[in-house]
Formats: sequence, structure tokens, C-alpha cells
Amino acid sequence: MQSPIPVLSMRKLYLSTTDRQEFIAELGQAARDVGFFYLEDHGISLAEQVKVLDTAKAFFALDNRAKEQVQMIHSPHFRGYSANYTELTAGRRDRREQFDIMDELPAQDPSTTRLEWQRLIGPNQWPQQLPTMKTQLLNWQDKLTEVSLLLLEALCESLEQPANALAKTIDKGPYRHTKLIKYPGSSETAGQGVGAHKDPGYLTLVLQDENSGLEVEFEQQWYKVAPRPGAFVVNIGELLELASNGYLKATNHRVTSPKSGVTRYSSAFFMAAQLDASVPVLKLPPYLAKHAKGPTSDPDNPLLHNVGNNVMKGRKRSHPDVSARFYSQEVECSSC
Ligand SMILES: O=C(O)CCC(=O)C(=O)O
Ligand SMILES: [Fe+2]
Repeated sequence: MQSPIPVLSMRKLYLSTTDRQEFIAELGQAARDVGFFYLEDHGISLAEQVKVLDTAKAFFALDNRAKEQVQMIHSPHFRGYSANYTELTAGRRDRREQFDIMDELPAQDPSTTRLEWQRLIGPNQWPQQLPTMKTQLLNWQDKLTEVSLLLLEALCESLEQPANALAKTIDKGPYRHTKLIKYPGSSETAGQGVGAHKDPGYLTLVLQDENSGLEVEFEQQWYKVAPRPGAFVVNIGELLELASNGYLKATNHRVTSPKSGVTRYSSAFFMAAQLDASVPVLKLPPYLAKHAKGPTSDPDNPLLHNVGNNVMKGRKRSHPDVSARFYSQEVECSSC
């Protein structure tokens, strides 16, 4: 079956006006039809990509004691290591190990925080055995933010909006989240590496190693997202689906475990709006608006305009152990 996933070259953004317009049109079409695309010529070198995957390998190769020291269960901010089968997606346990970081910030003073999502803000946990990991990953996160901000502007233009149409939702800095991931091999035919889901933010950039496993749902069928060296796999998240009133698609995707004896490593970068923002619904011109049927409504996964609540909803659902330790089970929904 032929892959429906288009390949876009970001170089076109910097060439002639015609090339730029062409890129914006291709981007708009990919984001609308599939919600997934490969991005090439994004300015991040293959060497840097390889180094991030090497860091993932080095981290997951640490002994259990070292990994337990930075386990997510110690962090109300959902940072650090989670072992196989601790994460829940679509109600089932994922067979993957992860290491999660977000912006490196001090935790907010509990006596002045009113809203639950304010507790997402805080410091990361870093393993003392890998002293260069902090600088490397925070730097990586900054670089991927730059690429994602350019894509967000181009996407706004593809919707016939000013490039800065969503700037108010990120003017204090977007909410960023980076994961290193290890999918161990499995003898099951379709083992759940991560179950089918949509990403909660604006955009996600995934770096894959040479092993396939990522799959995307397109026209009710699942397609493999084959590895493509040097490219990022980009997908549209729920906040863009909301902002475009369902014109752009936050597409379902999942990862199937590699076969026995194979280990797959990846890294995902998620960019959302700032946590205190409310995502506006952009006013599309009639020729686009007629295809905007409203965001998907799923009673098990309500999309919340309030960014902090939407992010918190996803974190609580994915990490019930962390959630049970630090939070009530209800998503606070004062101004969803
Ligand atoms: O590992 C991958 O290829 C994708 C992971 C993913 O979809 C996620 O963590 O949200
Ligand atoms: Fe995802």
C-alpha cells in the first residue's frame, strides 16, 4: 500500500516568494488531508539527530537504580523516567520506557497557585551519570521550538490568516515537552508500544531511528510511517484542530512493538500554546470554512480550549500512578 504521508522540504520557505507560497500550500494540504508529514531541510543536522538517539540509548542502558532515582513518580510536574507498562493509552498499558523533560523552571509556590495546571511547571530530573544530557536536551528542545514556530506561522498563512494569528497564545513562550523513548522487541504480533492517540498540543516533531513501528490512521486504515533518515515526522495536535474548527486534523497514531530481538528508539517533541492561554477559533474564509466541520467530539477525550487543562488531562490519563500520588482524578475545568 502506498504511503499517504507527504514529504516537505522546509528549504522552500527561504527561496523565492513562489517557493514560499508553494511550501505553504503543500503544508496546508498535508495538515488538512493527513495531519502527518515528513519534514526535510529543517536546519538540524543528521549528526545532532544521531547524538540525541545515542543519548536515549545511553540513558536507557543505565541500571535500574539510576533510572529509579529519576523516576516520574517523584515529580508532580510529570518529569523523568517511566518504566515499561506504567503509561496508559486508550485504556491499555504501553510497552515502552520513557524519559520526559519540559521547560527547566522552579516549581511555583503552592501557597499562591490556584489552578491545578500551574503544578505542571517545575524542574526536570536529570541522571547524575550523564552530566552532559541536560545541556544537550535543553538545547535540542530550543532548536525544535524554532522549527515548530516557523511551521506554526506557515500553517496560519495556509489558513489565510496573518502569520502571527496565534502569537498571543505563545507570547510568554510555548509549552514544550520532549521525550526520549525505547520500545523493546516483543513476540506479540501487534504489541502496544503506544496505543492509538492524538497529541494534545499544536505540533509534534518525531525523530525515529532506523526501525519502523510508528503507524498513522488515514481513511480508516493504518499505514506505517517508514523511517526516513534526516527527516522529522511532523503531526498536527488537538490545539490546531480546535483553532481551525476541525479544518486541520489531529490524526490518530500509534506505535507497534518491534519484533523480538529489535529495539526501537525515538524522540518526540511536543509544542503547545502557553498554559494560561485559551486557544481562539480562527475565522476562516468561506472556501475553507465550508470544510471545517468542528473539532472531533469524543466523550472519552474532550478537547479543551484552555491549554493548561488540555495538557493536564493528557498527563493524568497517561500517568495514573503520578496522578494518584499528587492529584485529584478530576480535570479542573473552570474555563474549558
Ligand atoms: O515514538 C514514536 O514514534 C511516536 C510517539 C508518540 O506518538 C507519542 O509519544 O506521542
Ligand atoms: Fe503521539
